[in-house]
Amino acid sequence: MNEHRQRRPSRPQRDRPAPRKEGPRRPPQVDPARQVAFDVLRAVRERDAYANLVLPDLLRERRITGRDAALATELTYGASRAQGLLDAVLEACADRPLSKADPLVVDALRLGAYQLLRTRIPEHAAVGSTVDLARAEVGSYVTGFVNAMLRKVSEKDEAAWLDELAPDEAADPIGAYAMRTAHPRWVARSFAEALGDKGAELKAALEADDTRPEVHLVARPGEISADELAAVTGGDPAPYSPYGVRLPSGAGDPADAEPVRERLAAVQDEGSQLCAVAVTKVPLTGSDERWLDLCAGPGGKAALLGALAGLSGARVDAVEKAPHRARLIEKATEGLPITVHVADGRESGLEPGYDRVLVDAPCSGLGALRRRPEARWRRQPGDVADLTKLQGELLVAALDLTRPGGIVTYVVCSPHLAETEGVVGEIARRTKSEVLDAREFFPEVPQLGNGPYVQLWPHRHGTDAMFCAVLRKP
Ligand SMILES: C[S@@+](CC[C@H](N)C(=O)[O-])C[C@H]1O[C@@H](n2cnc3c(N)ncnc32)[C@H](O)[C@@H]1O
Repeated sequence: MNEHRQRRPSRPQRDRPAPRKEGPRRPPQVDPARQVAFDVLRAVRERDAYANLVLPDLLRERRITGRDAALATELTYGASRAQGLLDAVLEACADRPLSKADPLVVDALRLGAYQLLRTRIPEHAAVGSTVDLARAEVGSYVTGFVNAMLRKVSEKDEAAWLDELAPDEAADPIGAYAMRTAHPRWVARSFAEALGDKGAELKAALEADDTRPEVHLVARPGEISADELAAVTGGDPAPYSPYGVRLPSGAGDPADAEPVRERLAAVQDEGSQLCAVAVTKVPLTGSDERWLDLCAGPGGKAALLGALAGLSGARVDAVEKAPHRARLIEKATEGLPITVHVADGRESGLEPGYDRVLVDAPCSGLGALRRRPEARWRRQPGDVADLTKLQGELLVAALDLTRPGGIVTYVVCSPHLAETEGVVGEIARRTKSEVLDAREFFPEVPQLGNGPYVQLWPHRHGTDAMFCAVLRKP
C-alpha cells in the first residue's frame, strides 16, 4: 500500500445515530456566499432543481449582492460543472466510496474541493469555511473528517490530481479529455462522434464547453439595430447574427439593461438567433404568409420570428405543450403577429398548409451545457432514445402541417448524432422530403463543414452547439 493510501482519513460511520445540528455552544459563522452555494447544490441534488433558477432567487431573497453574489455564483456553477472531477479527487482521498457518505457532507466537500482546485481562495479559507459549513449543517462530529479530507485534497493542485487520475491521453483520448474538462465520458464521446475527431479539436470543444459563456443579446428587428443596441449596452455587434450583440464578461445582469427592460432586446444565444433567422431565409415559390413554431416555449425564437414576420407581412402560430411555458411565449411576443396555442405539437389540431415551420425540438441540451451547470451530470445516455422518438414524431407532424413546396427547419441544441442526423435522415427518407443545404441560410458563418446540415460549436463560433437542418416538403 502506498503512503497516499495509508494516510487516507477514515469516514464517519453513516449508520451512527448522530443527531443533526449537534455542535458547539455558539453556532459557527458561515459566510452568506458559501451558504447560498451549499443550499443550491443541495436543492439540485435533493429535488432536481436547476442551479441557474434557484441561485438568482436565493440571492434576491437573502439580499446578497456585489462580491458575495459573484463568489456564490462562481462556487455554485463551478462546483456543479466540475462535480465528476471533484468526486474523483474526493474518492481518491477517502477510504470508502463517496456514495456511502452523508450527502450533505459530500455537498460541503465538493464546495471545499472546488475552492482548493479551481479558485485562488487561500487553502486556510477554503478548508476553514467548509468545516464551519459542515459543522453548521451536519454537526460537530464531521468536522475532523471534512478537515482531513480537504487537507488531503490540498496536497496537490488540479493538474497534479489529473496526472494521477486521468486516463492516458494516447491510449484513451476521449476518457482523458473528458476527465480533464469535467465531462462525463459519454458526453465527450458524443462530441467526438459529431466532430469526427478525438484529437485536438475534441479537446478544444470540451475545453470551450467547460468555460462560462458570454451573454448574447438579440435586437428586436424593426425596433432597434444591433449597432444601436451595442452602443447602449457597451457590447459589440455579434460576428454572425445581424441582430446579435455580445456583452463583455462582467457586464452585470443583462436583464437590467434598458433596451431589455423596454423589450427592444432580449437575452438569446447567437446560435439560436441564427437558426430562427435561417427559417426566414429559405427561398419559397408561392405563398409566404403562414408560419408555425411547433415547440415554441419559452418564446425566444418565436419572438425573433414574430418580429421578422411582422416586417414581411406574415403571421406566426406558436404551439407549446406546457401551459406555463405558453404563458412565457405570450409575454415574450406581446405586440407581435403571433397566436399562442397550448397543444401537443404531434396533434395540434391546426389547419395544415403552413409555408414555413420551425421544429425547435425538446432535446438532451448537450449543446448548452455551459449554461446549465449541473446538466452534464444529470443527463444519462438512456435519455437520448426517448428524445429521438419524440423528435421524429414532431418532425413528421411538422411536415404534415406544411404545404407542398413549403419548408421545415429542424433545430436541436445538441450535437448528439442520434438527435441530429439520425432523426433528420430517417424522417427525410420516410417522407421523401428534400434535404436542403442549410449552410446557404447561415451566410456569414465560417467552418460549417460539408453540409447539408449546420452544426454550430462553442469552440468554433462562440455559440451554443445548435444543430439545424432544412427540409422541403415534396
Ligand atoms: C427546445 S425548447 C424550445 C425553445 C424555444 N423555441 C425558444 O427558442 O425559446 C422545446 C419546447 O418544446 C416543448 N415541448 C415538449 N414536448 C412537446 C410537444 N409534444 N409538443 C409541443 N411542445 C413540446 C417543451 O416544453 C419546450 O418548451
